[in-house]
Amino acid sequence: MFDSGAAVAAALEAAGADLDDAQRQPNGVDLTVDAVFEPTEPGFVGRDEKRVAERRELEPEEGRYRLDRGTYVVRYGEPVRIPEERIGFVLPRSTLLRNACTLDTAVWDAGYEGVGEGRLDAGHAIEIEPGARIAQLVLAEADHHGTYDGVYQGERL
Ligand SMILES: O=c1ccn([C@H]2C[C@H](O)[C@@H](COP(=O)(O)OP(=O)(O)OP(=O)(O)O)O2)c(=O)[nH]1
Repeated sequence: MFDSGAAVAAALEAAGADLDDAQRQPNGVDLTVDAVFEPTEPGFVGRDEKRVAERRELEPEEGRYRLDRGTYVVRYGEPVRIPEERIGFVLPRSTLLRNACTLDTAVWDAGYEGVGEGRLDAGHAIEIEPGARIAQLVLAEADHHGTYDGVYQGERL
């Protein structure tokens, strides 16, 4: 069972998100883009350790990120808190797909709180305004064992 958009909005507002009406969707809440990055070196995923690669933040040109075809990291504009007994999924806004672009996202764990990031895959050049809605967060009821307690807990709050 998935929560209503109003319930997702309440969870985000409890985490401090300042939502406008356009972000409130029937089944979830749209997330905006706050920053776009390009990794500048290899990252590391090991058996016990991991490291996020250094990256360069892209500057908007005349009010738009002008992205060539390629892969980028985006930081969302809203703080997110995943309530207990829930799991979060972030899906790309369909307009991205209709423009041959997408977001790749992972599981948002129960108990996670922070401003998250995702992978923006531009299959074709695209222009995106800072603050534009690019994704939608939905919350589903879920059993879980413990809550998120990893290194990203509380990130950028
Ligand atoms: O696309 C996503 C998916 C999740 N998250 C947030 C919420 C999630 O709870 C947290 C950690 O995600 P995950 O557990 O997939 O990351 P990990 O690389 O396995 O980190 P850890 O070892 O801390 O679990 O990052 C994002 O920012 N972006």
